[in-house]
Amino acid sequence: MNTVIRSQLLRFSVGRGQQFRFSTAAANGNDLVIGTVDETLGIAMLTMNRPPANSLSLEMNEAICTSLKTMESNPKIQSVILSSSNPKIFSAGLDVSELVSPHPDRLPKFWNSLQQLYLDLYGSRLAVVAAIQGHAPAAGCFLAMACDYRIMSSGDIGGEGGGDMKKRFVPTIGLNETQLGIAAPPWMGQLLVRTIGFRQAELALAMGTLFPPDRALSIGLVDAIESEQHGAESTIIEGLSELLPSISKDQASNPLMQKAFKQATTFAKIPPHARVASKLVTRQSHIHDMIATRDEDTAHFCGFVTQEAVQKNLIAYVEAMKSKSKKK
Ligand SMILES: CC/C=C\C/C=C\CCC/C=C/CC(=O)SCCNC(=O)CCNC(=O)[C@H](O)C(C)(C)COP(=O)(O)OP(=O)(O)OC[C@H]1O[C@@H](n2cnc3c(N)ncnc32)[C@H](O)[C@@H]1OP(=O)(O)O
Repeated sequence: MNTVIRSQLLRFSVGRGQQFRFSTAAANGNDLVIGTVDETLGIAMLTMNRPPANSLSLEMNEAICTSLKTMESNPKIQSVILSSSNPKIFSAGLDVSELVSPHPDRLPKFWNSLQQLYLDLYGSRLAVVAAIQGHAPAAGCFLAMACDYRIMSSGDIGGEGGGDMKKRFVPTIGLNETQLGIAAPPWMGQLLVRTIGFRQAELALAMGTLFPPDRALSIGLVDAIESEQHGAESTIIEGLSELLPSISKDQASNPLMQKAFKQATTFAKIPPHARVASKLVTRQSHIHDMIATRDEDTAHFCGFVTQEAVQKNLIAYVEAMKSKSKKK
């Protein structure tokens, strides 16, 4: 028998056997993230589900943190796959509507929720595997970098247009803020430095480079790339289908999801205390630095974003984004 426990933020549905599912609901009742947990395997899946682009609003940041904390509080869980319900967008980064003409009370709360997301994800006791099926610009790239392992789609998914004129879908990843007339916050830029090294990061930040999968792999921004050509049904691996939320069931034969699942399984088998201790060796001092400079960082962000010139740039950027989307 299924039991459903409801609270203001979390909805848990206790399903068959050892598997638990939960959704975190937004104010409008939609599930911003969907979580599934398999205690036998020690693996969870956190699927971002904020159409159209999984952009990070205040509520979305909080929903990811709440889900992650819930998974962490289960001692049987050792690893989690971070994925998207949108096959072409992992996350489009910050919800730009949070930045344009912001409410003075909401803006610092929004930034605090992003800082908290960094602290919770980067410092999680769980090993987090990012399954990057689609684009991951700006804070979408940050999300991936805060994980422990990144697998990106090679982009040969279906295509658009049909026939010989088939257009390849090529996802990209990177901190492209300078292209938008803003700068990545220092802690986000430093995360890029730690991921791909000083010189590559210095160049990528200055140029606002968005890397296609093969380039992302060659500079170490992602750890693996994988085709998304769905395999035959016989290649379905046990356990993955049950872990996928109902909206993503068709992903069970997707090699990228399978690779993420295998990596999460590998992480889950490593002695947890040793794995967590070694994660702290490389990450703890950066987490402490962020905590120490958090208020200063918030003040800097709010001051920067509310500048007239920055607002002008952002308004023009959002208008261009909307008219591009209308033309489709
Ligand atoms: C010294 C300075 C110190 C400190 C400064 C401090 C702080 C400054 C802040 C710095 C931090 C910035 C981090 C960020 O993340 S900024 C946001 C950056 N993100 C983007 O620019 C991405 C924009 N989106 C895209 O490029 C494309 O949408 C994408 C490649 C992701 C997908 O392309 P596709 O063609 O598939 O879809 P679209 O038609 O473009 O979009 C579909 C719908 O989604 C909406 N959308 C897309 N991105 C966003 C977003 N980031 N926020 C809100 N909404 C978004 C888009 O408008 C379409 O919506 P509809 O029109 O269909 O409703």
